Amino acid sequence: MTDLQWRVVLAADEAGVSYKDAIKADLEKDPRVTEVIDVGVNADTDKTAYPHVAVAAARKVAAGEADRAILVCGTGMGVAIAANKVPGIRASVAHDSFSVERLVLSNDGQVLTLGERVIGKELARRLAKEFLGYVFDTSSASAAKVDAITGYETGTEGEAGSVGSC
Ligand SMILES: O=C[C@H](O)[C@H](O)COP(=O)(O)O
Repeated sequence: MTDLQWRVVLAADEAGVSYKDAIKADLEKDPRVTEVIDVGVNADTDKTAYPHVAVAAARKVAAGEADRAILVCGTGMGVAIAANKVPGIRASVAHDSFSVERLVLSNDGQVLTLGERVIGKELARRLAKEFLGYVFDTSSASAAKVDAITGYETGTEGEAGSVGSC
C-alpha cells in the first residue's frame, strides 16, 4: 500500500534500545514513513525507566503529533502497560504476524510494543514493518467493540450501543 503515510514515534529503555535503533534505521528508509520521532533512550547506559519513555511516546500519539508508536523494552509488557495509562491509547505487545494484524484490525491499536529479550531482532524488524501495513476499518464489526473500550475509559460505556455487556 503506497498511499499510507505515517509519523512514527519510537521509544525504548536500556533493554530495548538496540532493537529500537534497528527499527529506526528501517523506518528512515521506508517510503511510508514521513517522520520518525525518537524520544529515547539513546544508549544502554541511559537507565531512564521504561514508563517515562513509554508515556512520552504515547502522549505524542494521543496529542496527534504522531500516528503510530513502536516501543521496546525487555519484554514489551512494561512499555505497553505504561502506554495504556495515556487516555486514548491502545497498546499491546505482539510477537507474531497474526497478533500484529489483529492489534490494528481488531483493536485499532496505535502502539506496538516489542520485547528485545523475547524475540529475535529480525522478527522484531519484520513485525514493525508489518504494523505499518494495516489500517483500522471504522466500518468493520470491530469498531463498536473498540468504541466500548473507549466508553469504559471515558465513563460513557452506557451510551456505547448494542455490543453487549458482561
Ligand atoms: O517490562 C519491563 C521491561 O522488560 C524492562 O525492560 C525491564 O524491567 P525490569 O528491569 O524491572 O525487569
